[in-house]
Amino acid sequence: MSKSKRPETKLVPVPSVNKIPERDVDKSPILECQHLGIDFGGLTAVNEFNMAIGRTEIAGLIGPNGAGKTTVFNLLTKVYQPTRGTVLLDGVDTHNMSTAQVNRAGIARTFQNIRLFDNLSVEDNVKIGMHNHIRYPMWSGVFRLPGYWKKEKLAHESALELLSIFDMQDLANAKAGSLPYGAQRRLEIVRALATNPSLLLLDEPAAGMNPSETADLMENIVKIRDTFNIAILLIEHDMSLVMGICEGICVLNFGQIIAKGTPTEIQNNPEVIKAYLGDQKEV
Ligand SMILES: Nc1ncnc2c1ncn2[C@@H]1O[C@H](COP(=O)(O)OP(=O)(O)OP(=O)(O)O)[C@@H](O)[C@H]1O
Repeated sequence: MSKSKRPETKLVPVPSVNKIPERDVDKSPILECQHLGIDFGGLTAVNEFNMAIGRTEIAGLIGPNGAGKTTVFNLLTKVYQPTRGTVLLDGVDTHNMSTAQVNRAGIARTFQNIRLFDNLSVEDNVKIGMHNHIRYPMWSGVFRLPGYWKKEKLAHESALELLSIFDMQDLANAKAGSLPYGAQRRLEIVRALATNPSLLLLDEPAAGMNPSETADLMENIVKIRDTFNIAILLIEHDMSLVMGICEGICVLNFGQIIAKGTPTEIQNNPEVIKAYLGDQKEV
């Protein structure tokens, strides 16, 4: 999707219908960002980004277009190395880790633009996510030794189990590229989960979904958190989703955090309202 076609966030009342009941969230931080920042030439895209996410928290990162949200994801996943500041994952400094290393350390992500292997099966796309933790020696695969088949069976069973989160197990043999758009976005989440993360980053998971798909997605994000006991940080322009399932929300504007709080606090924060509304009179 091109930048110009990206959706814009509109503030909406905190929905009551789909609101997930409060639950005990493990607030001990799995992720801590301290004074994180990055400059691109003369442009400071993110600055003084300080945020902690509890290990079973669902958190939201919102802000107007160009605020720096995806850049934060790129910093967390080491697509970019920060110009300044620190990212601690479960207390470990990720400084100088590569994208692959930080993924093995426990951060997985999905992308704004779907990045699946279209010509591979749904199941194979999920298995690709497992390569970090299901391994066998090369010769075991070449000569199809018993160890290979054991690992293959395990990978097959795990893939189907993960796909069943979204009720997609019957699509295991379909080509990923043949799936409808919403199913492809769900498959991306399953593939990210297959890497066994402690922190899952979702970049606009509801983009392009219809309201009923979005409502299902909300339930499933909560189910994923509850089943795997992991933290989830999501960027989303659909405020019904953000306000419905996030326990904590961080608002970025021009690369700076302008507010942090619960959905209700964020909705009533004058700075947030100003950032979204600008000179407009109505939401
Ligand atoms: N590699 C890069 N080189 C130069 N500038 C960049 C780079 N990546 C991001 N930027 C700039 O950083 C700023 C933040 O961009 P970013 O994509 O993070 O915003 P965003 O909040 O994710 O926006 P959107 O909601 O539209 O996706 C923008 O001004 C963007 O042009």
